[in-house]
Amino acid sequence: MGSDAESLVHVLLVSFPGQGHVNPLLRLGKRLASKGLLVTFTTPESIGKQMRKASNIGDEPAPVGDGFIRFEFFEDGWDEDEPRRQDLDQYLPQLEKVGKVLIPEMIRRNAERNRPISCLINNPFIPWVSDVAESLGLPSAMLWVQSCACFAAYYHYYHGLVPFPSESAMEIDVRLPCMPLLKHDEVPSFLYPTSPYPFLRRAILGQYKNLDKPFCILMDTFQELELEIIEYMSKICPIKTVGPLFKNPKVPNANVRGDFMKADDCVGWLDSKPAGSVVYVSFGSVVYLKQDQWDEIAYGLLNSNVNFLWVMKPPHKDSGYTVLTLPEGFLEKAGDKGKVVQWSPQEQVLAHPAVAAFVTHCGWNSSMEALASGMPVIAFPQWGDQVTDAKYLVDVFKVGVRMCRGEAEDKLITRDVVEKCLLEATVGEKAAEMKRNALKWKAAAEAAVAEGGSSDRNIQAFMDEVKRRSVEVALAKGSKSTVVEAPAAVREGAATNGKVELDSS
Ligand SMILES: O=c1ccn([C@@H]2O[C@H](COP(=O)(O)OP(=O)(O)O)[C@@H](O)[C@H]2O)c(=O)[nH]1
Ligand SMILES: O=C(/C=C/c1ccccc1)O[C@@H]1O[C@H](CO)[C@@H](O)[C@H](O)[C@H]1O
Repeated sequence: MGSDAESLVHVLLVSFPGQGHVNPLLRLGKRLASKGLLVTFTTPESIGKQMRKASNIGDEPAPVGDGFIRFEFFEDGWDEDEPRRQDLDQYLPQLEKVGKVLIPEMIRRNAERNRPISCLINNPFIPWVSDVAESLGLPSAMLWVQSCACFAAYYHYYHGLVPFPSESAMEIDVRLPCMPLLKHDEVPSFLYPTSPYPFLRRAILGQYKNLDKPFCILMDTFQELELEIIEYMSKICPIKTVGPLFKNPKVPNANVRGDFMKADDCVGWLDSKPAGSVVYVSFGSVVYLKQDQWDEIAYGLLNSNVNFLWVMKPPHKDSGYTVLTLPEGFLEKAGDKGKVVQWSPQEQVLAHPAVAAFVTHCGWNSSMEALASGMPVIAFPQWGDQVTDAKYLVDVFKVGVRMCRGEAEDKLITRDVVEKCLLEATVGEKAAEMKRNALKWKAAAEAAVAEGGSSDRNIQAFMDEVKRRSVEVALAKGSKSTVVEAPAAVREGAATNGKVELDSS
């Protein structure tokens, strides 16, 4: 490694191996690198292998702005084809067991190679990373990869601060401070007493057991987007909002990506379509719909006569899902009006002028990418945070129409409803109003990450703190610090009180 990289403060990012977790943590890594840190990104080798195949991840540290990012993967101790990786109740304890041995080894190896690590950052589902940091006398931070509203909902549930739906009162609304009233099915659905995903409830709440350990909770949201709840929760937890992380004005085209699948080429096809004429349809990396629902969406797309780009990812071989098919003759009927791909370059798609609206499952990454790209949405949430994100996208941020309330409703959304929602979001006054609102959020997002914006100030303050702590760590370990520059004064947040003005519907 070049001596340039070795002279930089070094942070280790440890990610849960899910696409919706890797993307925001890697984006944080690029942001920190662009501002002058050496960043090592790690996740299990099973995913590392896919990332290397899909993206251009090399062995050498990649320069990003003023710093570097490099990858080092770790073995999770299971065979390549182990199906238990799909069962979080089995996989998370396994990751903890091996991670508690292999991450300290990785840290020691890096110290021996003259690049001592000064701070660990993890994302949810792997809270033991802060135990590892503590045991080695290192500071740790956590990147929360959902909205602050969801963070607050889980926090209040975990501490029993307000009543949530329970077996004896299934349909109660939930009133959380500084948040709109959430109907029973707008609460993150892992908290429903009947959730079929109790393992995901355990996984996400696991982070709250260790919440006192990280010195900072970074969030991929921005102050102007969730003003009141961020201010409220910041009085309770050391929160710093740093989003939208996918926008990095310093290095907009950093050529380091974390896709698990190579994106199909669809930009040329989009280029051939008129501005604002295409609906983009994607349900993220984990959600998988039933065949009858898929058919209704297919007919709704055809009947609406819109152009569409549809992501149809193959299911994981151990997920238990059967491969979805398209109705007979669908592609022929759609002709050049439709394109179906297995995985898309979503950031590019959402920024493309041909795209008018996004049918989304409302995962937080997709939600932030849509908002920050000025893209109206058609909300089709299924579970977890998605149902809460849908509520915010439609009722609070006012950039969307609702096509579905969530998997728990167990309702087939018919082709007529699909068609109606597609048209509502793409033609007429309501569509124009949502576009205006979306463009206001885009401008607010750009301002947040621009130099001196709320997220930029927070990331700078975080970097200064990491540098300050790295001196302490080096002194405590009795070795020479690698930090050469004194931490810049933490600029006090002249927080924009500016709420973004929205057209009301
Ligand atoms: O075809 C696709 C579908 C999704 N994504 C990316 O995958 C992530 C999905 O995260 P999200 O939180 O939206 O959903 P999850 O997959 O975690 O349910 C986002 O960053 C998307 O940009 C992508 O690049 N191409
Ligand atoms: O990434 C996941 C879940 C991964 C998983 C589930 C079950 C078995 C193995 C892996 O969830 C997504 O996380 C995003 C960030 O927290 C969230 O916004 C999306 O809604 C989830 O789908």
